[in-house]
Amino acid sequence: MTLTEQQQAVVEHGDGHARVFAVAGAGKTSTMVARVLHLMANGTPADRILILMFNRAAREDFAARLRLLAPSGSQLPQVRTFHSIGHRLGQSLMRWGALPTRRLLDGEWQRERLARQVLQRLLADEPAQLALALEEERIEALLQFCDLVKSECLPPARLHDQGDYGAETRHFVSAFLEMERQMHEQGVMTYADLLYRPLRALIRDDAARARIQGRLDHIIVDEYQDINEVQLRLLSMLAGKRASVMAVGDANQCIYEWRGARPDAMNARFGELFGTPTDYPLSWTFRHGHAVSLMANHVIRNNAGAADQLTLSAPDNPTTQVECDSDGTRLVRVLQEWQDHGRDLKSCVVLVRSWSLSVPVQLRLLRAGIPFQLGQQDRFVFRLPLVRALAGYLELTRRPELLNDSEHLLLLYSQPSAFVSQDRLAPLTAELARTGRWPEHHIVLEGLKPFQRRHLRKRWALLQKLPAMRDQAPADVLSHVVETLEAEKLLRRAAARRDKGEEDIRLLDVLIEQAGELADDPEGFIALLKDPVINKEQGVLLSTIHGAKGLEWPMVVLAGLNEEDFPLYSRENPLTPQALEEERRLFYVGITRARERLLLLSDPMPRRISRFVEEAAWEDSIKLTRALDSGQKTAPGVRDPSLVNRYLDGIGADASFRATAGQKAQTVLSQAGDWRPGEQVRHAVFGEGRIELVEGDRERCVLEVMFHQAGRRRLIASRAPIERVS
Ligand SMILES: Nc1ncnc2c1ncn2[C@@H]1O[C@H](COP(=O)(O)OP(=O)(O)OP(=O)(O)O)[C@@H](O)[C@H]1O
Repeated sequence: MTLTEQQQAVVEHGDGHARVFAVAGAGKTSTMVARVLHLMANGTPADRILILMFNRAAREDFAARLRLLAPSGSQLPQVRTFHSIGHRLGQSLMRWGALPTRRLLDGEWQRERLARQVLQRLLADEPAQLALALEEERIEALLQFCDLVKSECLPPARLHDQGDYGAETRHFVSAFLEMERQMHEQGVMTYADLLYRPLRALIRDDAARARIQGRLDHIIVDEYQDINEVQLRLLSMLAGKRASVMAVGDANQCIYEWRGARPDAMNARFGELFGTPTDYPLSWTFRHGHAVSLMANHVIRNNAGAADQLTLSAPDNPTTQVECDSDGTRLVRVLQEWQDHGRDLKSCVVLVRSWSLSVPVQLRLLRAGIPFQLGQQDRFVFRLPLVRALAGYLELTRRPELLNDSEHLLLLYSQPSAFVSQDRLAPLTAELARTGRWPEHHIVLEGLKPFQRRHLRKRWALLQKLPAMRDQAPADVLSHVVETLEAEKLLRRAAARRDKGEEDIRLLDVLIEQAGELADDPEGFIALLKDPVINKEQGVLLSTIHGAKGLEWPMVVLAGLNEEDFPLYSRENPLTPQALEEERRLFYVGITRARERLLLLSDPMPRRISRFVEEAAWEDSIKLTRALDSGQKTAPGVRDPSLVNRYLDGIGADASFRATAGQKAQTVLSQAGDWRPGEQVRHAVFGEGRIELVEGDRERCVLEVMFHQAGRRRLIASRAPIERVS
């Protein structure tokens, strides 16, 4: 493999700090390995070079490639993750007496137990608050908060004020402080301390700092855009005045703001820590065809903070076929076609913005018998307590005898949260199951606040009514449950972070929607919700976009591309400009995972398609790619000729092949009304076809068109680039 000029420039960088802006699929690893070999060949001793990778898998891959290419028998530099370097530093500092010795709590359950003990004490006088605080998800959120205090290097009260924390999390700050005190007394620490403690020791101890600085000449840091404040500060400590730092990353792929990463790390923050660097672009991607590069360039340009760098597809890349559809059945057909062509389902991934959006995908694949596996098994939505409880409510409409089953009642009382602990609920549900009557006096009820008693009683009345709803559609039953229990309010209140509450509410919506689709088979729907599906190793992978970081697949389906789902927001939780930019970076990461095929999937009207689909100018991107690939002499008209022409310049296209301004969207909009079945139309991408069906009113008109080449498609008339053929 010959390195490109851009890659070679990075390899040959001299001394001094540098930033390498590498687009997705730019061959970062190959370039960094070549850089290390170059440094060694030019006399830098291996032990004066440090390479910091984002996670263990990346570290192992890098080390293996270095071993393969380095002259045999040569000493190799350290390749580490931030945590492993922090661990080593901590050990040295403890040996030198600069840090008191502490033992690592390596089991998550140990931290959870500590958190529970602290909460029991802190909230002893507030039982309702304590019951909520002890819920599993709450504890998880508290532990995340504790980690974030350390990764952001912020005082806990400040972090709590700035963060998007729910109303019932006021105890987080005092819980953090108390847990710190306990850990100090017990001589233990957490993973976050592996970086945080050495950093604090080095800040306060000049002698220790002098001992670690000056040992390195070069530090190369991969995925720099996703490192957080504690990592940045530790890096600056390690570099001291001597080492040159090379930051390799892509600010457009910064998707871990919730873990403390900032897209600014590669921009102004770099200058603050290290001064003015030399900058290198790695703009050629070796992953996908022009259509995806053009879409990525179009969409990310809408971020005010985006770097002015274009992604360019290298000449030998596969052509990537892109399509956009709002018919969910397309997913099944595309996967079947893929297999019909002898391709493996394991080479496909379905990516979603958040797990609730995978519900319709999972149901659809289950019904079509297409095997799938989940990126993170524990987020298997059908195992979530909320989903199991909803299945339980439906089941009660068909099996009244469940009113005598205390376990079942406990499940229905625990979700959505009634803000009463399981320990307290259990005796109550046992009594209800035994007597079938609401007890006017019960020991459990006596310890509760009036609003809690009212709520529990209301829920009992609902449960008793459910068997009479047997003949109603599952979607209506679920809507009734949600309304009676004011489930949205409960979920919002129970969530430790506001976005988590919104995600649960989204999950409710999606399930009710799906129940509507399966209205003719209520038993089947309940069975689907209840039956845990086994992960199929040979199946298509379902993952969140976060889980797809750094990876690629021959076929990528991005599902759930609708406003409010992606970007994720709601009336109660509107988008901030900063959140919108992070959502857009997620979309950018999602589409740039594809090599050969990319399907963008949204829900049909009345849901609105995600703004990102429009921003990505997918029709223009496909049109232009077709024209390039078929060797056309003139380029088609496009919405943004200046961006497209910069791209054409970048890839060295023939100077006569330049785009001009195409039909404005308004022109298309003006034709939106009065479509009639039987009319012949021409679509900019799909070619000619005949309208078969016209649905909706003038503003929301959806057309079903049978195209001669592209087959049947559903189009939103006001958005589709179509014209009548006279
Ligand atoms: N100069 C080049 N010419 C041709 N192919 C290249 C070149 N540089 C890298 N590649 C190819 O690009 C692909 C990705 O490269 P590599 O594994 O080095 O990057 P990565 O770090 O995994 O990817 P990314 O840049 O997305 O993080 C590999 O298949 C590699 O062979």
